[in-house]
Amino acid sequence: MKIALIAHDRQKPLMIKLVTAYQPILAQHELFATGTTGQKIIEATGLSVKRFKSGPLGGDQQIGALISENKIDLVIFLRDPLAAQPHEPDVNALIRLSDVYEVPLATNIGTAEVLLRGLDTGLLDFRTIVHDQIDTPINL
Ligand SMILES: O=C(CO)COP(=O)(O)O
Repeated sequence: MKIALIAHDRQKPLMIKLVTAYQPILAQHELFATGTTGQKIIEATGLSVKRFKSGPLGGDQQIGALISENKIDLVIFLRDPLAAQPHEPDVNALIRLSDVYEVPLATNIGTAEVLLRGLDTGLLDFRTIVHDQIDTPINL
C-alpha cells in the first residue's frame, strides 16, 4: 500500500510517536510525505520515505495529485485544529480529493491508529481492487 504521512508543525511530535510505534507495519509499505514531515520521520526512524515539497510550498498539492491518480491508498494527515495555516486551501483540497477518490483518511491520532491496525489485518486490501479501475471518481 502507498501511505501518505503529513503533519502540521505542532502535530509533528505526535506523528513521530505514531510512526515509531507502528514502524514494523509501516516498513512493509511505501511511504510518502510532505517535506519537513518526511525529513523528521526519516531522522527518527530510518524508514524509507519519498518526500515532496514542504506543505506551504506545494507539498499538499503534490500528494493531492497522486490521490487523483489513485496512487495513494491511505492518508494520515495530522492537522493542527487550533492554528490557521497560510496554505489552508491546499489542505482542504487534499482532504477533498481523499473524499472524491474514497481514500481512507485520518486527521487525528485516534483514527490513524485504527487505520494502521486495520492495514495490518488486511482491512484495506479492498484498495488493491480499485488500483486498476479508477481513472475517474466512482458514479454512485
Ligand atoms: O504543512 C503541511 C501540510 O499542510 C506539512 O508540511 P511539512 O511536512 O513540510 O511541514
